[in-house]
Amino acid sequence: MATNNTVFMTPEESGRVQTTVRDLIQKRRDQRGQRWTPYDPISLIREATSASLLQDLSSAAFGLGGAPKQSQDTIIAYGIGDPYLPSIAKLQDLVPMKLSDLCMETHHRGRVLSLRRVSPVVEMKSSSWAVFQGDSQNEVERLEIFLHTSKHGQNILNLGFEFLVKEPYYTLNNHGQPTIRIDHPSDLIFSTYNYDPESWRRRDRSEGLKWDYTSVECKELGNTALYDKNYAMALAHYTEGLRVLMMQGDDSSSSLKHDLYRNRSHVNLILERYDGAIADALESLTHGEDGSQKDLDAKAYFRAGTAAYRLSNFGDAKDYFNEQLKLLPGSRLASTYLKRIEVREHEMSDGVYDMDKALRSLSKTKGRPDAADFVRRTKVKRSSVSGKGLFAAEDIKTHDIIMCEKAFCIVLGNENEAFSALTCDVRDDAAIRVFSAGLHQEVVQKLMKNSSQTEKVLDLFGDYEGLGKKPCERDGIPVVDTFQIHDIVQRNAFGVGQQSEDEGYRNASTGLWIRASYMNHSCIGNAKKELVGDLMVIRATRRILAGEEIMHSYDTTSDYDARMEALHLTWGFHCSCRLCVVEAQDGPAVRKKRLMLDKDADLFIERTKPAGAGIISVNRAKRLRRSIEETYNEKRYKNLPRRALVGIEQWLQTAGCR
Ligand SMILES: C[S@@+](CC[C@H](N)C(=O)[O-])C[C@H]1O[C@@H](n2cnc3c(N)ncnc32)[C@H](O)[C@@H]1O
Repeated sequence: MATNNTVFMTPEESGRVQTTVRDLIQKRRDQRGQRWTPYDPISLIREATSASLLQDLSSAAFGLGGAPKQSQDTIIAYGIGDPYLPSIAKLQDLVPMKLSDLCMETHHRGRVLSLRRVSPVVEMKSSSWAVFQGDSQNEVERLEIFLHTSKHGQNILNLGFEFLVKEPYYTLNNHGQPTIRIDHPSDLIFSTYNYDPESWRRRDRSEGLKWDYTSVECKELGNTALYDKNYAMALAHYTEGLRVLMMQGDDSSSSLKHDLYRNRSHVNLILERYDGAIADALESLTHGEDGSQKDLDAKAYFRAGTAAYRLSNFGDAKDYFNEQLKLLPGSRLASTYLKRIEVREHEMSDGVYDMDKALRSLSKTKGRPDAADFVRRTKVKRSSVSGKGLFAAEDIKTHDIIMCEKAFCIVLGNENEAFSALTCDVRDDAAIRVFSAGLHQEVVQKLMKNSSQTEKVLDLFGDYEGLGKKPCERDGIPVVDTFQIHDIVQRNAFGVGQQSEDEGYRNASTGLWIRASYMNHSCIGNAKKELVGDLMVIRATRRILAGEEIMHSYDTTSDYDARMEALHLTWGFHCSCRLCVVEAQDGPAVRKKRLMLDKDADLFIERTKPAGAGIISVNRAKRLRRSIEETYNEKRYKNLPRRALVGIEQWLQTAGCR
């Protein structure tokens, strides 16, 4: 992933991170197959309790996942390697196992572990852990969730009471302690929601929480939770109400059932679970003829319309709002949305945007202006450069908009979600990269909430195949391979430049744009991108003919060697565009000389104002220009940019010289 932020590490610092990661991996391999050994439950629970109290107080540089919420001087670091697949088994097909059956560094395929939390949750920036009890009070173990710790805006471990771990992975945590580790959110299922924050204190399984409410009570409890803004709980209660109703034999005309679906649709909308919001809203329709039924159905259509709009499914949204209008003629909300949809349709078909309005709206929309994508001038197909690429579907004039696209997902530096980590990828010679772990978290969250969005993300390029290109669901839960998404984010996301003053490499703004991700790199591309909030606008830098591949520069550094290194580290390829071929032919001595002259020119430009510059300065600038020019071979550089000349030529022009 390209960010504009670089972490400067001494070779010793990067060596230390690499050694720590490699040692840990070796230690895990050495212990593979070792049997589970029991702990003293009291001391393990005590450790979790004190860690949960102290979690905000301590800090550690390069904590390798152990550092708590990030402080100014630390950056989270973690190793990447040995990816493994999420469980795609159905719960009913898995054979129960006990903690005492666990073996170190093993994925227990075909097995399921039933656990109950018996300690508070230790919440850290990149992971959370707690102590869990197996079949008896004396059998306890750590369970750690890595990176994807949140669900419905809460910590997953806090949300649940009793958990099922599908095909558990038993390994060493980053401190070398044994732990059951969860990387893929769908591997952990909570069988009972936690409505009592202190429930973990109950040590006896027989004291477990019982959910024996009637469906009417579930609806009331859901409404109370909704009123209290406890959306996770409201969702759980409405879902339970529907389950109870189903158990009793579904009466499809029951108004209770319609109410439960309608209310759950509302919660889904708040939780940005738009697929669920639409499905529930449609399930809730009574199709009744009396006034109150019509009002309720209008409400349901409004929810479905809003959810479809937020997914940018403007056609569906239009249909739902029109249905709402039929039931509730004169509804201002529906009319407002329908007007907005008209504007969106215009943007989609003609690429005509009110950019000033979008710019003005940025603070109100938190950098996410209301806009549609304009992509019809492009198509995605196989590229001779690499994999797939983006191509012009028609002739495009210089400076014209090629396409506009809203971010699939963006995290901005001033948002809590923005957090970068140092990753050390053992699959790739322990390469150290700055990675937007926050964006990775957000993309996984979005896919867990809306599986309709999965296929287009899985279609993007990534080094690790994971579960393949088709979305997968088990036991009603979307299965998202977090390693696969990591690699997709790594190879497709872009840094978007500093968005606020307090932004640095630890909280850099980054985003993922699906369509724009198909653009391959060229140092002498034909397109450039600009951003209006999260709306990416791609313009032609020269005339592009129909059928031509659209390419932009992932890295604009003029220093050939630095650019090659960055392209290789961040994007994993060696550029062989015409400019790179010619620069390679220059040889290291010429490139070094040019680089030094380029730096001299930068220094000169920084220190000397062009306006009113005296003859001595002008002559010095001309000499610099000549020296740089001499490093370019006239014939080979025909029609190619001479980047080292750009700055000094601009200076001379401003100074009034040619
Ligand atoms: C954002 S994707 C571009 C679309 C990609 N080709 C695909 O098939 O989806 C970035 C990846 O494309 C490949 N790529 C892009 N530009 C390239 C180039 N000029 N030469 C070789 N590979 C390139 C690299 O593997 C890179 O990590």
